Amino acid sequence: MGIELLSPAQMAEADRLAITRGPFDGPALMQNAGSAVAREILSRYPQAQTVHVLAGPGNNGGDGFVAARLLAEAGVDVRVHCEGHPRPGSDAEGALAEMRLPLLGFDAFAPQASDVIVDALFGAGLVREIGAPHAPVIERANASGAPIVAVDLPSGLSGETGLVLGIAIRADLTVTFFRLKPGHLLYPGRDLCGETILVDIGIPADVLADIGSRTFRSVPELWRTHIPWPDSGSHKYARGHVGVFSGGPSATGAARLAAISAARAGAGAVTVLSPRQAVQVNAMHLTSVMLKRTDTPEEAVMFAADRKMTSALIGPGFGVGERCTEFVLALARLAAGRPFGLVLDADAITSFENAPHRLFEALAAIGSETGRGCAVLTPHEGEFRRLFPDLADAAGLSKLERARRAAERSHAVVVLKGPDTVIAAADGRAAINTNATPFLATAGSGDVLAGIVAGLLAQGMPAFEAAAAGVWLHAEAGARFGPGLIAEDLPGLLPAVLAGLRDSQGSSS
Ligand SMILES: NC(=O)C1=CN([C@@H]2O[C@H](COP(=O)(O)OP(=O)(O)OC[C@H]3O[C@@H](n4cnc5c(N)ncnc54)[C@H](O)[C@@H]3O)[C@@H](O)[C@H]2O)[C@@H](O)CC1
Ligand SMILES: Nc1ncnc2c1ncn2[C@@H]1O[C@H](COP(=O)(O)OP(=O)(O)O)[C@@H](O)[C@H]1O
Ligand SMILES: [K+]
Repeated sequence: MGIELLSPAQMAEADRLAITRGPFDGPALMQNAGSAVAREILSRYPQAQTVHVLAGPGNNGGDGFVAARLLAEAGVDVRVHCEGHPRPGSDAEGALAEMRLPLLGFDAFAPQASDVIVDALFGAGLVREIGAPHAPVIERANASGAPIVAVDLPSGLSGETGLVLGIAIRADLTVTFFRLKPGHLLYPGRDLCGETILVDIGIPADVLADIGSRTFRSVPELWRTHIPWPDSGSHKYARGHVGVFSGGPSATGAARLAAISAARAGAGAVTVLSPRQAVQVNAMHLTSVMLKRTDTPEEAVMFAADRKMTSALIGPGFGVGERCTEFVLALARLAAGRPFGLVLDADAITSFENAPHRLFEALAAIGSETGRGCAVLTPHEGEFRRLFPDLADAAGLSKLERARRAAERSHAVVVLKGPDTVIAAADGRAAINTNATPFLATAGSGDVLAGIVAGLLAQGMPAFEAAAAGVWLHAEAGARFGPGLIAEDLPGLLPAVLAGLRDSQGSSS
């Protein structure tokens, strides 16, 4: 299954290019799409009394007409509900002409819980809020208790944003074609789709080269080849040295959680840089992770240079304020002159709430040329709002687009966290992560994630790939553990997840 995600407009372009190039013309693609829907219904709901097909005015409705015809040919009792006629000359009109079943109005739509509903009202062509006569039909479908199979997208869901335009079908199964759209993966869209299956309807993959999508599902295929594995020539500093900044005596746990996570992610050496008052408490809890008293940004920069530090994480438990901004700006200057990965999380983000441009200017100076450093920001929604209030409040802007614009503005890779974490780079690439579990919503979980990313950056992994891989590894570890997960469990789960990745090197997902 391809990893590129296409916006509805890009999907329309894929259809157009496919039709131009062949081997399938529009009606043949529609036949393939509708027959995939009929096939799924026959195999999943063999007992269904009646299948109700809700058909809209565009080609999504056309897929519905094809499915209706094939189901009727297979002996199913099919009722097609439609208002208005498809556009003259459209593929949908051709599909309707071939169907030869009576057309019922929406008023006659009265499904029983034992029936099946095919939602072919709107797909990629949805452009505005759903109103009459479709909204009441959607309401009735959702309330019926009957399983709903959505064609391409649950009607009312924006394939671009994952947001609902007025009201949307809540599907049990969504059958979509060629490539997923962001709306299948971003919430609430992902919930509305139910199970999503992707079907090959004969659109050749080479149309992708013309479309040039820069949005991906974050699966190992996207970043696996960049994962750093040690070889016989490796020594501990060749595997990277991570510095993790600790907070004061009552806020040291976050740094230690991150530090051990960086080590588990493969960094050869990890040091906790601690203010004087917290050295004792850190010392009592560290073993393989080293400890260095660090009270000023100058000391931090000197230590980083002396001890060949290749990445740093600051923010978790550090404390909000001017002291934090000074450390961050000093580290950004360091990263501007050498290969050095800087991860900013939690308090390092919040500290710039009143002057985000100071941060963005410092990160811009890092640049993105080879041999120079890079920066990764890992905000949750609340932290994101502090740096990018206008993007956070922009109505109708998808999580994908918010992260992408934030990356461009901040000159950093932005990891916008949540159940559908988006990883975006300043060059326009973006990926949506899909393997998370709600059990990750536990204190300290974000510290672990930031530590993993710092650990991968320290080993020279490029920032976008390191961030995407870090998010996936973190989620995979959480999903394997499940109920009862606390943040302390996560670092210890990484070895098995990493081993699985290494063993599956060369396979496709
Ligand atoms: N040949 C092709 O282009 C193929 C298209 N396919 C299907 O075609 C679909 C896309 O077809 P279309 O581009 O015709 O789009 P849709 O069928 O999703 O809807 C477009 C129609 O709905 C109207 N509309 C949009 N939003 C509305 C709203 N809120 N209220 C009322 N009317 C609204 C538009 O004016 C237009 O008439 C895909 O989702 C897929 O199901 C597949 O059959 C594969 C091949
Ligand atoms: N409902 C959820 N489903 C999946 N992952 C989640 C969910 N809620 C939070 N997470 C993940 O858990 C982590 C929490 O990070 P964060 O909010 O910084 O917490 P903390 O500061 O307590 O460590 C992030 O990686 C986030 O993506
Ligand atoms: K639909």
